[in-house]
Amino acid sequence: MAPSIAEIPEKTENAPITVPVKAVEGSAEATKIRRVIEEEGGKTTASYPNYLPVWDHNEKYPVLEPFEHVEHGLNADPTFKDLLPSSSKITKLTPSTGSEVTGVQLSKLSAAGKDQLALLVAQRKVVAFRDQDFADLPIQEALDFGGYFGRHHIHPTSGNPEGYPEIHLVHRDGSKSEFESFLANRNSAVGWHSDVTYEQQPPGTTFLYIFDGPEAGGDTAFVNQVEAYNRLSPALKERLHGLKAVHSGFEQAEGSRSRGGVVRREPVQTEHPLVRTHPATGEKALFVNGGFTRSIVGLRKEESDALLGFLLNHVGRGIDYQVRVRWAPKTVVVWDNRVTAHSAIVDWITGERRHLARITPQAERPYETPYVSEPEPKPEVFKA
Ligand SMILES: O=C(O)CCC(=O)C(=O)O
Ligand SMILES: [Fe+2]
Repeated sequence: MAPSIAEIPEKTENAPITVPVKAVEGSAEATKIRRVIEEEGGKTTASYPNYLPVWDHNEKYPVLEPFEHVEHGLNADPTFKDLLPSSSKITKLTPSTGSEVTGVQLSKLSAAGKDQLALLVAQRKVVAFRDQDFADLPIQEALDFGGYFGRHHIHPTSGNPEGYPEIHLVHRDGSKSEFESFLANRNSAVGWHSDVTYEQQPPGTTFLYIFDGPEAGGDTAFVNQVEAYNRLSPALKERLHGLKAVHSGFEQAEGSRSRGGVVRREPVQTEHPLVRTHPATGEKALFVNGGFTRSIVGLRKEESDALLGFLLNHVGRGIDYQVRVRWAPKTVVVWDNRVTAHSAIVDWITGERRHLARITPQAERPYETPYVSEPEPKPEVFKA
């Protein structure tokens, strides 16, 4: 039998590289992995060098064409019987937002199980699945799984494993302390955003899986934008309906260009409703995020800045409708980008590697349904 890539000799005193992907020595994939390892000076300590990022400056993609999104959560069985067998365990992380599941292997789900996954994630907003084999699958198999949920988004600026532009990588190699690199000019690294909302059809059910992370820290925070909408007064909710906001990809592209990075697709900006409806749950969510939402259409600059500022502050400070997911090896976090925003928490100072991959299926063009008036909840009367 041909030797596998896992047998590429390690050039340093570090522990041997284990490459769980079955790339056969001499194959194109093995050659790429070897090159990526060599680019790290031949001494990578990455647990999954096959997922180390490359940036190809020659890669260019045309503007994205519209496509018809199939909402798999829509007719899914709400008992979740094909997703959550009795041997599995699901635990709420907070009452409104986030769950954790053990005893389920995502890669083995049937079509019915995947439909129920889309619905569960739409309801809970973010679900952490522990003990997954996802990172150990050939990359194409992971992509085939994610492709069930929508058309893969190819990120315009982020690194990807060579040959797999549909994978977005998060990678800090730990060579610099985060305080030197990321926090040099900032008080906090928190950056709430939903992914690539400048696209006409931004992502829905989204997957992030981990290869390496710090012993403590490097969690990911999520905010429930349905709950953020629900907390607003009926008067403000009503006013927000019908408004649209501009989401821009220009700053991201500029930022990448100024760092000598790639811009694989020319940036776009798109108007989306400020309140969007989720196609599977019918829930309404605030659809603004600090990463990409720039202004509110039809308002003067000061008005737009004030209203957007209020909404972003409301989202960012609502720890009572946020959740923080702690990573562990073999965790896959699935969230619904339509009804959440998230932020990496860059809080570790130890110089450890943090390396994750995202699969980002696009969903429908955001749409809104009319405001429905509800009675104001009565303030609770506390008795002495
Ligand atoms: O690094 C993280 O925790 C989140 C990164 C992120 O924003 C993403 O992958 O979409
Ligand atoms: Fe993100």
